[in-house]
Amino acid sequence: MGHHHLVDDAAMIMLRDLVTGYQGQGIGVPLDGRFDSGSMTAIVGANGSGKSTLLKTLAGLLPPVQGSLSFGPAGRPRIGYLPQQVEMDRQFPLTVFDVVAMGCWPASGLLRRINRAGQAAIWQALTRVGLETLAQCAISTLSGGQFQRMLFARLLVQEAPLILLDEPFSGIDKPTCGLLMTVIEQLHRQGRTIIVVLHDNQLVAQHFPQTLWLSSSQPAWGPSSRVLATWPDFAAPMPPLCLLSV
Ligand SMILES: Nc1ncnc2c1ncn2[C@@H]1O[C@H](COP(=O)(O)OP(=O)(O)OP(=O)(O)O)[C@@H](O)[C@H]1O
Repeated sequence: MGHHHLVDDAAMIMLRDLVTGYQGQGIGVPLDGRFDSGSMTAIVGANGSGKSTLLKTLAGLLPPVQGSLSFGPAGRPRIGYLPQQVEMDRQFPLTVFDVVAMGCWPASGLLRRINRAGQAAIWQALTRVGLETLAQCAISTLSGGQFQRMLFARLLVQEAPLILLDEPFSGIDKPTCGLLMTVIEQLHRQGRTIIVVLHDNQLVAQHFPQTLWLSSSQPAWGPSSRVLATWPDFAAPMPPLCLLSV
């Protein structure tokens, strides 16, 4: 009993027989396993293997088609979720500061003024990602890399215990990719649980202790070194996406 209790306390998310999908139509085989509290996991797999769909299900945006996911004793935490860039509206009339300030909403409420500590957190996050001079710019004027840095600044302000990122580096130049990776590692050191959909196997091997490989036949989930080694194609060096997109 006591042992089981300890095990459950360490789990942030438990998946039991989970099948994700749309309109009752499942993708892939059922998933069983857990994301531990404070763990950092890469989700990899072929196009269409259901990586984004799993992330949306973890975020609570889609119901499971089969099975369940459950959260640890504290229940569903606040979640910082970044969808793929293509799914975001960049024409909305907001400034960079406004978007980063949205990270304060859980604390400040929509209509209340952001207090001094909130203001300081926003400026600190903008500086962390090198956007402090663009704070008053309209978001429609940002490059793809600047836009992504802004969203990472919002994640820093948000202080969510669970962070879900869907291909955060696709189409992003190499220096920005490096900067954003250091922000992810900072969030991990702060004890947050990090789950990132990625295509770049070198980034996974270098930075992610855990890997979940989605496949239509047999998913693999565990320490990255073990999961990557069981997939010969994946272990072979490939140019990282970050390098290709410079
Ligand atoms: N809104 C939707 N409605 C119905 N089916 C969808 C929807 N979005 C995705 N799908 C389907 O679900 C399957 C998995 O898609 P998903 O985007 O999760 O895969 P992925 O592993 O993230 O792929 P990629 O690497 O190309 O981003 C695909 O067959 C896709 O066509």
